[in-house]
Amino acid sequence: MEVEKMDENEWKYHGEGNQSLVVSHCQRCVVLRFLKSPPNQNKTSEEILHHLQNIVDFGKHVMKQFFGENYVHHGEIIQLPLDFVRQLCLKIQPERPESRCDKDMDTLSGYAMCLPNLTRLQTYRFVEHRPILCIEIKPKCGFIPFSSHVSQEIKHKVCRYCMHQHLKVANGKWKRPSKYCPLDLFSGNKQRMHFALKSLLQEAQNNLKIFKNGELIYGCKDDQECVSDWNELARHLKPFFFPSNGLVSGPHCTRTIVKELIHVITMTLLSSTDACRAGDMKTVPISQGRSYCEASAFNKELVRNGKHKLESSGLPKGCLLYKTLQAQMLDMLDIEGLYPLYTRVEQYLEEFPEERSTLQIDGPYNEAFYEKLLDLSTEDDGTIAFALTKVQQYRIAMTAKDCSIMISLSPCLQDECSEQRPVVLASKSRFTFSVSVLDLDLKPYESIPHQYKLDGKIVNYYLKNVQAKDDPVMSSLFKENEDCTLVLHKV
Ligand SMILES: O=P(O)(O)O[C@@H]1[C@@H](OP(=O)(O)O)[C@H](OP(=O)(O)O)[C@H](O)[C@H](OP(=O)(O)O)[C@H]1OP(=O)(O)O
Ligand SMILES: Nc1ncnc2c1ncn2[C@@H]1O[C@H](COP(=O)(O)OP(=O)(O)OP(=O)(O)O)[C@@H](O)[C@H]1O
Repeated sequence: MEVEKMDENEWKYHGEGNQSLVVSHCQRCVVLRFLKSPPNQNKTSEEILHHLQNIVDFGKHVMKQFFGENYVHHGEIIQLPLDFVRQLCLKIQPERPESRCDKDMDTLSGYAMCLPNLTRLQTYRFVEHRPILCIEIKPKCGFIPFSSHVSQEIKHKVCRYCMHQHLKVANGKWKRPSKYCPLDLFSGNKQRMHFALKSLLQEAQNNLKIFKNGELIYGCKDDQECVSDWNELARHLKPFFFPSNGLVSGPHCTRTIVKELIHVITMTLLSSTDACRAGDMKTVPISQGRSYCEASAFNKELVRNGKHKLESSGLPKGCLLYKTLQAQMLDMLDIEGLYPLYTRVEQYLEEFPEERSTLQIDGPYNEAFYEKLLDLSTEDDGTIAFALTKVQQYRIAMTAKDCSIMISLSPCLQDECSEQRPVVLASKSRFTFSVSVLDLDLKPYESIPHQYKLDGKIVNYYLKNVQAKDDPVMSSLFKENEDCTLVLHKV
């Protein structure tokens, strides 16, 4: 990219999360990703550069090993003219959702990440100009903690996402709870995956977005403003799934198209399009812990129908969901088992602050950092080394619990298929596709106390307001202790 010739008019607002803001090029398949920070908490240019370097290194040397070369796009750092960045910031400001404006895009350093635009990226290494559909899913944590450190039985039965939904609705983050349960999506069972994806389509929250030719056509722009009209979605999708015949419009047509979409997403999620170095590294047998969540609407429906056995077909080992789950399962001790180890590291650092860099708490995220993550022992020998390994593995797990999966689909004809390109079939069309993972920024060491507190809040809210209502004994117990708001974790 010729940075001297950067023109803000060639770029447009694309999206943002809590940590970064993304703009896309109007013609080319690239995006720029800028860091964000709260107003008046600007970092120096050196700090921004260091942060971005860490993100790139972490993607390149660590996450590629876990997920595989083709799934991860680590991008590169680019230095931009400050004038361009300032103009760009002014230009995109009106497009930004209000709920994200508590943080400002970094306009002082001039540094950003340059990445392929995954919503427009054609199947790997092919540059083409044909319509493209892209589905972004933030699947969240796909397993129930199996750690013996868990102090509340409910955490062994109901997954964090389903419990957290109640707190989010109570806090006003979302208007309605979602029926999506990550354990259904990660089950590998097509029926359960279908239910999970349908639930995402019903209540997308920040877990689902659909783009057509790089433009958001479905999902939440803002926490308040959600596009969730299935008829409108079907209108967009019809040329992709029924290219030649005129399926009559109406509710039946809409349902058929949504079903086709769900089928295609399921097949791409179960496909294996890459191998990776950590491929054989079994963090934890997937069979450990419960494979379903008691709060899942799918599970409840089965129980209502007198069926008590929930199928979990298991995920194919090479697929991105499997790899994501394996990385998530590096959280072997649960935050309750991890927190005392974090405290041990903290105490050590208080005594020996100069050791912080040797311990690679803030990077560099290189080969040596990756190698240290491979020790999966859970036997605590009381050392700093053990505590640190578990803390770093937990950070990786948290990152994998918050990443997003991008599936891009471009229609192809039967005679266009080649062995290099994976293909997924729908009833009346076929697509070449690629699957990628994004937002793989390592969660900061400093966020661990927050995680610990949040875990307590989520569980406590659920016990007090949801489970207690289903259980009269619990309900009266809470009524007697209305001010009891803390879940005590054993340390
Ligand atoms: O803690 P969670 O599970 O609510 O996840 C946070 C996300 O909320 P979600 O539940 O997905 O709506 C949250 O997403 P939103 O900003 O709410 O869209 C962030 O991804 C946050 O990451 P970070 O701390 O800013 O790096 C996420 O925080 P981390 O816990 O991953 O640090
Ligand atoms: N390479 C990319 N190609 C296309 N779109 C992208 C790309 N990277 C990010 N995006 C879009 O920008 C949005 C925000 O990016 P990202 O998830 O990295 O932000 P974040 O602030 O790190 O998120 P979080 O809130 O989870 O911390 C994504 O949800 C996605 O829609």
